[in-house]
Amino acid sequence: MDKKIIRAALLGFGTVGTGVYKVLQKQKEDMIPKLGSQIEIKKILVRNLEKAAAKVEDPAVLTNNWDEIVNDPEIDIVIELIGGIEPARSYILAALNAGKHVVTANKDLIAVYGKELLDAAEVHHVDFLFEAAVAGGIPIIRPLKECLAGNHMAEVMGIVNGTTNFILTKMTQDGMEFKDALALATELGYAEADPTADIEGLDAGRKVAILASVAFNSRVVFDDVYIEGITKITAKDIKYAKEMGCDIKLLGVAKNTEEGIEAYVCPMLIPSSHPLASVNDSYNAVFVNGDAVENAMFYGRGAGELPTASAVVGDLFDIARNIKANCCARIGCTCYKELPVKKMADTYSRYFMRLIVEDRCGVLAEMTAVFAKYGVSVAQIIQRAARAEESAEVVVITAKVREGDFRTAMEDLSGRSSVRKVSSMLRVYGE
Ligand SMILES: NC(=O)C1=CN([C@@H]2O[C@H](COP(=O)(O)OP(=O)(O)OC[C@H]3O[C@@H](n4cnc5c(N)ncnc54)[C@H](OP(=O)(O)O)[C@@H]3O)[C@@H](O)[C@H]2O)C=CC1
Ligand SMILES: N[C@@H](CC=O)C(=O)O
Repeated sequence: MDKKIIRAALLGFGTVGTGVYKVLQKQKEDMIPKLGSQIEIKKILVRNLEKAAAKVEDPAVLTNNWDEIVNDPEIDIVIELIGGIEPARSYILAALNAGKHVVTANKDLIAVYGKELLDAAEVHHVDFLFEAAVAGGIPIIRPLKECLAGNHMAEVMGIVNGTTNFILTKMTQDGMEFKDALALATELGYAEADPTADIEGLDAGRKVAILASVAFNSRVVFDDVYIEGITKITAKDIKYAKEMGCDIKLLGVAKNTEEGIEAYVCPMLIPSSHPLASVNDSYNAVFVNGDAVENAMFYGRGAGELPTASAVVGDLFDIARNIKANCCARIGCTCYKELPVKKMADTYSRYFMRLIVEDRCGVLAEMTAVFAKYGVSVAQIIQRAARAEESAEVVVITAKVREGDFRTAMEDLSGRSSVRKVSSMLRVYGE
C-alpha cells in the first residue's frame, strides 16, 4: 500500500502528548526520506478544548469526542497518552478492534492488561507498541524483543523511575528536603498524575513487571512484584550509606532463577563504585544479563516531555514503515512460557538496618545472638556515641540471608526491651 500520508490521532495532550506533537513537527522534513510517508496528526483528543488551543497550529485538530477518532477510517494509528486504566483501556481495545495500530506509554495498563491488549492486536493483525512505557527515552523493550532475542536472560535490573531517582539525587547531593525535590520533579514533568505511584514504587513495579515478562518470555503482572517506595528514606540513611561507601537508589530487579522469577522494587544500598550509583537526576539505567551477550547496560533519560516522546515517535515510525510494507511487526506477545514467580520471603539479600538500642554492655552481644538463632550473620556493625535517654544508635549490615529468616529475626529483635526502635531496614544490592 503506497500511502503518502499516514494519519494518526493523539489521545491526551499533557506532558508526553505535547512532546510527541513537538517532535513530529521537528521531524516534518525528514519523514518522507526516512519513512517514505508523512505522518499527520489528524485529531487530538482532549478534555478541555480551550486549554489545548494555544498549543496547536490549527485548533480544528482538537476534539473531545472519541467517536470522531475511532470511527474515522482515515486514522491508521492511535497514540494513547492519557494514562491510567480507564478510559485508556477501552479506547485502546476499541482502536485495535477497529483495525488501528496503537502506540502507548501506559505502563499502568500494560502491567495488568498487557496480554489482553497484545492478544487483541494479534487477532486484528495490527501493531501494539509500548517502548515509552519502560525507562522513558531509553530503548529497552525492542532491544529485548529483537536485538537480544538470541539470549536466555538471567537478570534485568536497574533504575527505572526518573522521579524517585531525581528526588534521591537532590537529597544526596544538595541536601534538599524530600517534599521540595518531589515538587520540582512534578514541575519538570517527570512525576505521574498522582505522584504516589512514583514515590511508593508502584510505577517502577509496573515497569519491572513489563521488563520481566519481555526478558523472560513469561507473563509477570503488577501484583507479582514486591514493592517498597522511598518515602521512609531519611537524610540519616543516606549519610550512613555514604559512610559505608554506598549510595541509596530505588532499584527494580527481575531475576530468572531455577526456582522461579524474582521481581521486586525497593530502595537499596549500592556501592558508590557501581555504575548505577552514578546514574543521577531523571536518568534511568537498565542492566541485562544474558547467556550470549553477557552484560549490557542501557542508559538515558527515564522521564520528561521530549525523551519520552522520542520513544513514542520511534514506535510511530516503526508502524509507518510496516504500513508502507503492508505488514505488521509480528512481535506481539512473546510470553510463551509459564514460569512461577517466587515469594519475596524466599529471595536472598544482605540487609542494612539502623536501630536505637539501650546503651549498656551486652546489648550488641544479645543482638548478635538473636540474629544467629535465625541463621543471620552480621557482616558489619557500627555503634554511635550514646544519645539522650541512655540509648545508642547501631547500624548493622548482614551477610546474605533468606528474607523470610531475616524478617523473623527482626520480629524477635524488635520485641525485646533492649531495642527501642528499628529506624530503617534496607536491602544491599550485590554479593
Ligand atoms: N511524564 C513522563 O515522563 C512519562 C509518562 N509516561 C506515561 O505517559 C502517559 C501520559 O503521561 P503524561 O503526559 O506525563 O501525563 P499528563 O497528566 O501530563 O497528561 C495526560 C493528559 O491526558 C488528558 N486526559 C486524561 N483523561 C482524558 C480523557 N478521558 N480524554 C482526553 N484527555 C484526557 C489529561 O487532560 P487534563 O489536562 O484535562 O487533565 C492530560 O492532559 C502516562 O501513561 C504516563 O504513565 C511514560 C513515560 C514517561
Ligand atoms: N513518572 C515516571 C515517568 C516515566 O515513566 C518516572 O518518573 O519515571
